[in-house]
This record gives sequence, C-alpha cells and structure tokens, in this order.
Amino acid sequence: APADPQLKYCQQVIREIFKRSHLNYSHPFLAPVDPVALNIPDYTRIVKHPMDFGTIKKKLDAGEYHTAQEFEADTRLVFDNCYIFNPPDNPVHQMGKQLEQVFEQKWAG
Ligand SMILES: Cc1ccc(Nc2c(-c3ccc(O)cc3)nc3c(C)cccn23)cc1
Repeated sequence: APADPQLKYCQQVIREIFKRSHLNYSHPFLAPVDPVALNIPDYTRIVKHPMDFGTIKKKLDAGEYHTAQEFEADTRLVFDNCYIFNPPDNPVHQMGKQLEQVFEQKWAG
C-alpha cells in the first residue's frame, strides 16, 4: 500500500526532536535506555515496551511505519515510559515534559 503522505511530516518532527537546541532535555530519550549504565535494574520489569527516538528514527528511515498513527504511538510510548519510571520530582520526568511540548507543537502543526 502507498505510504501515508503524512509520514514525510514525521521526518520533520524527528529532525526537530534531534536539534542541538533541545539537547539539554532531549538526551535521555535519543537512544535506548541502558539499565546497566544507569544502574536501574528494575527498569526492564517496570517498562514493558521500551522505546526511544533513535529507534523511532531507524524505523522511520527503514520504512517500518505504514501510518503516521503508528509513528505517533511509538513517540507517546517514549514519554509514557518516562513518566511511569521517573516520578514527577525526578529531573528526567520534567525533561520528558519539556520534550513532549516540543513534540506536541510540531505534531499539532
Ligand atoms: C536512579 C535513576 C533514576 C532515574 C533515572 N532516569 C534516567 C533516564 C530514563 C529515561 C527514560 C526512561 O523511560 C527511564 C529512565 N535517563 C537518564 C539519564 C540519561 C541520566 C540520568 C538519569 N536517567 C536513572 C537513574
């Protein structure tokens, strides 16, 4: 089936997410969470479906998303995982909120 035309819009969103200007709050979300490096052994028990924007970018470039909705579902998984694992008082929770604002603004257009 022809690719969803909205998918090229997803490329724009990913380009925005990876901009250097967002690095202060985007860096925890640009590559898979490494429970060993971060010393959070319970991460794999708490977060059933890990996701990150590096993986999303790879899937987008590999044509693994057939609709923009599939892309959006993976992006929401990144933020939901962050809020499940990092309590509101944890700086990473707030960084997720900051990056989510960037996403919502770009996604809502
Ligand atoms: C003891 C402790 C507590 C919290 C964290 N969270 C955290 C996460 C994280 C991101 C997404 C996610 O779904 C889960 C965790 N990424 C980091 C980074 C890059 C540095 C420091 C903390 N970080 C790490 C260790």
